Amino acid sequence: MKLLAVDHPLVSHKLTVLRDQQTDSPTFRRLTEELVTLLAYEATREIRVAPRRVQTPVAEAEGVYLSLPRPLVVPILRAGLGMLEGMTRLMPSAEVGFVGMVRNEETLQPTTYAERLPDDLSGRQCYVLDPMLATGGTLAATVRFLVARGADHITCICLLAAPEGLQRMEQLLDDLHVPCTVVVAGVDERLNEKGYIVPGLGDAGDRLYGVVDH
Ligand SMILES: O=P(O)(O)OC[C@H]1O[C@H](OP(=O)(O)OP(=O)(O)O)[C@H](O)[C@@H]1O
Ligand SMILES: O=c1cc[nH]c(=O)[nH]1
Ligand SMILES: [Mg+2]
Repeated sequence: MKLLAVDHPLVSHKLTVLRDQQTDSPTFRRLTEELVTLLAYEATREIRVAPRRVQTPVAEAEGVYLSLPRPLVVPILRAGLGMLEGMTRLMPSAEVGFVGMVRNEETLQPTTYAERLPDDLSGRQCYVLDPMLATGGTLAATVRFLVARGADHITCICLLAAPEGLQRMEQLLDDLHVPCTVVVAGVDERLNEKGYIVPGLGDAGDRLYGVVDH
């Protein structure tokens, strides 16, 4: 697994506003989208393209188009949904599949409650969206899910990761024979005793969409 922490002053600025507990939900949503677009620029560096000639008003030009099959973007519900628009704005031709997962706040184990993905992902590049990589259980389970269906190139885009979660992802995905990159805006200090990222930004889903009873 490769880790890419995007080091850019605009990313750092937006992330700082996002962390601020005074930032309201509408602003949080907008900033999340903006951050994802910035991260997506780096995260799509290895997207597959094929040569294409076009006619400009002046002459023929050699260029490239995104290759087929189209890339698949997979937001992990709920919080990952807040990242979808920022991603598809940059890559409007991508298809979108959905995975719904929730972490049990006592055991910290994820369970899957929804899944809407193509059965066959052979030869597909997948971009998984989830703002928080805490213990890494949710993201690792999703990556395994996609690889089991044939995806052959996985990029995860997260806003924040904990060092413990990155290490666990490495262990859980050790036997994976598919390239997997995690792109983040920041790696924080640690997890607290409740499995929250410190300093983090709190519960991303709640800050995007409101508090639910856990
Ligand atoms: O790395 P982990 O320890 O598995 O935790 C991270 C997961 O927790 C959050 O989702 P949550 O379970 O709160 O669901 P939500 O998006 O519906 O709020 C977050 O969006 C990740 O999916
Ligand atoms: O810090 C954390 C950890 C898990 N999920 C979140 O939304 N935030
Ligand atoms: Mg949540």
